[in-house]
Parts: sequence; C-alpha cells; structure tokens
Amino acid sequence: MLLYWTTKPSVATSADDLRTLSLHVLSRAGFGKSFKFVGHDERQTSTTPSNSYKESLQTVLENLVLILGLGTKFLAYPWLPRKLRTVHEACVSFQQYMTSLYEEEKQAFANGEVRDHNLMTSLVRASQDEAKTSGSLTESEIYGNMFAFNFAGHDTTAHTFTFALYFLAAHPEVQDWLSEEIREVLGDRLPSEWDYRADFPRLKRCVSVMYETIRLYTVVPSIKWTDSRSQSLTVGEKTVVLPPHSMVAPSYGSVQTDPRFWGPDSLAWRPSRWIKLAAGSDTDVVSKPGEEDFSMPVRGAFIGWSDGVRDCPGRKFSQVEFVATMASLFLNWRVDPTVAKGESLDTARRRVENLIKTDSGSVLLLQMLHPERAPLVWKKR
Ligand code: HEM
Repeated sequence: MLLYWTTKPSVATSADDLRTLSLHVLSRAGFGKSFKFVGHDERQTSTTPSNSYKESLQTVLENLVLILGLGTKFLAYPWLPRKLRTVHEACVSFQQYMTSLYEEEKQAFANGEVRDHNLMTSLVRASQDEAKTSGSLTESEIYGNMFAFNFAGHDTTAHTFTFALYFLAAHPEVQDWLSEEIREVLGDRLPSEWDYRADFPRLKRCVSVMYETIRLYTVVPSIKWTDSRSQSLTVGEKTVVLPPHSMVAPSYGSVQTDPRFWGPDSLAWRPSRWIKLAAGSDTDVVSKPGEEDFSMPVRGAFIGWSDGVRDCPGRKFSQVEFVATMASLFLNWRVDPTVAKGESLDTARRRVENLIKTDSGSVLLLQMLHPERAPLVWKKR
C-alpha cells in the first residue's frame, strides 16, 4: 500500500485502500490467507460475481445491511436484480469456503497435523479438543464467530485509520513526533525484524494517535442491555434503578470530551495528552520516545472499545494492526494534503481538518463521508 501511495502524484482513494488493508489483515489472521495489495485504481472492475474467497467476503461485508434486512432466503430468488443476486452468490461462496476450510482443518486435527495458526484453526482445534468433554463449539457457532470477527473488525479499523490519516495530514507536528518515536524504537531494522513483544509496548505515541482519534470520532457506539433482572446504579448520592431488558446508550461523545477529564482543550485532537513521562523520571526531564508511559484518566472517561465484561475482544488486535501500519507509513514518509490553486499548505491543512469535522457521519458506523475530496500526497522524509 505504501509503495502504491508513494508512487502516485496524489491519492484520493486512501479510505478505500485502507479497507483493503483491513480485509487483508483479517484474512490472514482469521483464515491464514495472504493477498498481494492491489490499489483502488489498479483493480479490474468486474460485474460478474467472483467466487474467490476475498471478493466474496468483501461483497458480504459491504452489503451487510442489505443481507441482514432482506435475509439470505429472500436474496436467493432468481428474479431479483443482478446486484442482489451477486450478493447472494457471494454469501453462498463464502459459506462454501468456510465449510471446506472447516472440513480440512478437522481432517488435519484427526491426522495430528498443525498447519497454521489462525483464528479458524484455533476454533476448530478447540472444538475438537472439547468435543471429548462437553460444551464444545458447534460447526455453525464456529461460522458465526468467524463472521462476527470479520464483520466487527473490518470497517471499525478501516474508518479509524482514515480519520487518523487525515488528522495526521492536518498536523505535520504530530507526524514528526510520531516519526521520532518510530525511528528511536525500530531504527534501521527491516519490518521482518520488528518484534511484537519488544517493540509494540514502546510505540506509545503510535497507539496514542489511535486513542485520540477514537476519543473524538468513536466509530462504534457502545450499547448495552440490562438482562432479565433490574440493575441499580449509584450516581452521586442517588441510586438509579434500570428496569429489566432496558437498552443503555452511554453518551460517549460527552464523556470523552468532558473538560473535567480532558482539560480545557478537550475538543482538540492532541495525541500527546495520552503520554506521560516514564515512571520515576524527573518532572523536568524531557520525555524520551520509546520510554514514555501511556496515561488514561479515570476509568470510564474513555469507552471507545466499550468496557466491562462485554467490551471489544478485538481491542488489542486493532491496536497492533494500527501501530504496525503507522510504523510502516511514517518511518520514512510524511503526508500532506494536496494544495488547491491559490491555497497555502497551512490553509490546505485547515481545510482537511474542517472536512473531518463537517463531513463525517454515520452510515453503518461513523466515518468520513467524502475523504476523496481531499487527496493526499506522500513525500520522503
Ligand atoms: C478501531 C477498532 C475497533 C473499535 C473502535 C471497536 C469497538 C467495539 C465496541 C465499542 C464494541 C462493543 C459494542 C457494544 O457495546 O455494543 C465492540 C464489540 C466487538 N468487537 Fe470491536 N472494535 C474494533 C475492532 C475490532 C476488531 C479488529 C475485532 C476483531 C478482530 C473486533 C471484534 C469485536 C467483536 C467480536 C465484538 C462483539 C463482542 C460482544 O458482543 O461481546 N473489534 N467493538
């Protein structure tokens, strides 16, 4: 993706390319399938349905509202328009793919072979192991889990990446701050030599860009339900009783920008607010990249991945994906908005930040609605 972006005079398809990246990461982690990156403008547009796994998954994810709304039985009618039939064919093809993978993995388990470590193989192996006892996952529960992970992990990450990239394009000083950390931690090592255990915990500035972006632009609303019993909450001096089967939609927008927790500049995008000096440092010491600590205000002031027993199980996964992507992009490159005729670079940056503020909205999740209106340019550092 970086090669594709940096060899183009400007990139208007960042959001689309980041969705491809997110899909590729999920394919590898979920099913053990790797794909070569193909940029938006290089892709062959095809009107015929494709049976390939990646394209069927992509079609399913992109048409999820339609699939959930109309149901797969309805979509099977042969008299429906071509587009809907294509969606149906993608559902069938993806289901077939999961079934054949499931059968292959079951066979490998029976033969005592370990082929790859991915989510599908782990679930199949766990279900086969547990089958000897009780309470193992059924075949359809495995498909359900695989689907939930793919669905929940695709656009959430891709939209967060897009917001973050545009914020960075509007804030060159944050790019410099980020790049300083990436260079300090990764030096001249090749990506194949980067080490998750040693490097990830030191890339605090990278992860702070993600937290700060989600703090202001929370892509998924956390929604919780009370179960069949009522629940009591103590709020200040009062006790509030929530009746059974009630939906609770916390106002994350308010809590995540409340000046009591986030200070007077709570509405500004400032990733460094998440960083504090390493424990034991002298307060006069300037913080050193790679040795800083991550600081979270009081629990509950940030609920971007939700909280409690039903919080997001993909939190760490998405953070590792985000940090690795930031490190790859900003180690040697920086990004700017393209400058319109008669515009200065500073004005272009303000225009980009304004685009985030005024042209974002909920489709299924919160996203930038027209990021293509502000193409980006990559330059070597
Ligand atoms: C920026 C990235 C992400 C954000 C902001 C995010 C946020 C959230 C939030 C807020 C919830 C709870 C929704 C609710 O309370 O109703 C959730 C649930 C969930 N997320 Fe994520 N998520 C992200 C990435 C991922 C990834 C990469 C995966 C999988 C690899 C994933 C898997 C899930 C699953 C399976 C659930 C449902 C959990 C349950 O129902 O108990 N998420 N996510």
